[in-house]
Amino acid sequence: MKILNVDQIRALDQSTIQHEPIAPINLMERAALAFVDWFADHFPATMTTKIFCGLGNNGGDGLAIARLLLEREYPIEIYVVRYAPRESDDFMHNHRRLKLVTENVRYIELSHDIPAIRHNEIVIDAILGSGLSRPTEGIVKSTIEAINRAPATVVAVDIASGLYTDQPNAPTDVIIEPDYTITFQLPKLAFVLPKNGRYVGDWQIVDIQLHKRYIDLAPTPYYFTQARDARLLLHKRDRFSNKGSFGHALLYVGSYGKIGAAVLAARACLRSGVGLLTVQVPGCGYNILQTAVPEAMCLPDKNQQVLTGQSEVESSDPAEYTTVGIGPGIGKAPETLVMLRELLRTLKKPIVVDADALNLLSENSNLLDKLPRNSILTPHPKEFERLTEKWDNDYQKLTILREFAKKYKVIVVLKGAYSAIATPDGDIHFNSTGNPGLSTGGTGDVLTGILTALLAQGYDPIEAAVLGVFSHGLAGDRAAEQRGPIGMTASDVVDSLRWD
Ligand SMILES: NC(=O)C1=CN([C@@H]2O[C@H](COP(=O)(O)OP(=O)(O)OC[C@H]3O[C@@H](n4cnc5c(N)ncnc54)[C@H](O)[C@@H]3O)[C@@H](O)[C@H]2O)[C@H](O)CC1
Ligand SMILES: [K+]
Repeated sequence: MKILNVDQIRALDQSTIQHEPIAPINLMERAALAFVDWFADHFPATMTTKIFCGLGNNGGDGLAIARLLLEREYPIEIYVVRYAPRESDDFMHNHRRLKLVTENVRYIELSHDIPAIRHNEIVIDAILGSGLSRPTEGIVKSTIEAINRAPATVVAVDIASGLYTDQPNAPTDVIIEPDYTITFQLPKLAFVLPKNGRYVGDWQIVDIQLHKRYIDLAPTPYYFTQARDARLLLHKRDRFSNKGSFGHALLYVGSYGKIGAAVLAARACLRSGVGLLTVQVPGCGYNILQTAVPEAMCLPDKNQQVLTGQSEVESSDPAEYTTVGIGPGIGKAPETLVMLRELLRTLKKPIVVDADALNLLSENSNLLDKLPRNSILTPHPKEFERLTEKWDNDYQKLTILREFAKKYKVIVVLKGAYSAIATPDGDIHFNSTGNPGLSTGGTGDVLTGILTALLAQGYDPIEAAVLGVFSHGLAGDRAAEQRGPIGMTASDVVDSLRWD
């Protein structure tokens, strides 16, 4: 699913009005109805609901929502924040319609007009929407502050008032802190950026049938991966396939004290459909790995503690494998750096690079140029910062991320809530699955195993990254359902992987 910018959202509105065709006021009615349907599913008509409306179209939505909720017999109190002399046409239209059914519209011009809000009430925020063009001030700001101070449940219409849709807010900006945001048709870029968490709350998209062809043709670098997008990427298995059809992966993982990382990556790789798996671990990991993961072949490194790439058993030529995953638990020993350097010198196929392999790259940045094209790097924000530079805000981080992926022609999975996957063409795919339970040791090793398995099976590397990250998050969501987000472990994530 695409994420469009504010100008495109406005044009989409117009395109819908022209092509459907539909009168603007009816489109607003459709949006209000979609909101009210969601609202009525979540809150009983016994709860006092205060609606705060601005003077633009977001406020117009609010007035229409108020009328529709009155029809459903919700006890509604309607407040219009009168911060400017002019209202939008559709606001005025809805104001007239509302006046036909109630006299009870109050106006907030000064602070003392702001009502007290109690804890068992609901607030609907329809003050400002995607038309925000400057920081909130005056009575708008005071109203937002009062709503944020109140103990009530807050639901934002389309986007929290004061939050920019696709540009950074200043730290001093006053913005609604909603429990829920119900947004129209498309996700907004602001919703997937970590610093905005408290200005978004739980967010959901409601469909208002905006012009589909406009959306299909609109150029954008930003995508949001939902279940139906991920499902389209999944390869079907041929009845006559054999283990040779799904590749032979090689994992370079583990060091003394971190063989668990090797076990987790190997198990995840096997649970993600790889045909054959060989795992190279330091000598000390041989018995552990053979016992914990009998399905994998094991190449013990001649070094007992760290990986050097030299094996006790036979010399392994990484080029003979379909793909390679490297990093989980490997440490940063000089011998391991030599191994990584040699690997990058000889390998031309896309590989998966994680954890300490990334830290070795940041300490030896001349190696970045040597990464095979379309390799997948999986840093968390700290690792990515070490590879690049510090950023001032999430938008700048996205720019740095895109530039990095383009410059080195690699795919970067920046891990976190809504993991951002940057491609060499400059696109970013935000992931929709996952939960805070994934913030526990070993889940990154699991992701490396998954991605390595997908590359081994011949997935296009961008598709492997998008699908792998989605499935990893989904497994995390299943593990959280079973164990709860606090009790779940990386092993639970492996056990929760499913590919159907
Ligand atoms: N595109 C859609 O899918 C649909 C959107 N709808 C709703 O319309 C709003 C956007 O409406 P718009 O009138 O463009 O903007 P706002 O209501 O957000 O703002 C009104 C107006 O206020 C001025 N303004 C900007 N910043 C400030 C500020 N800080 N303080 C005071 N005033 C400010 C500026 O002039 C704005 O134009 C969208 O969010 C949806 O809720 C449709 O109803 C359905 C289709
Ligand atoms: K709003």
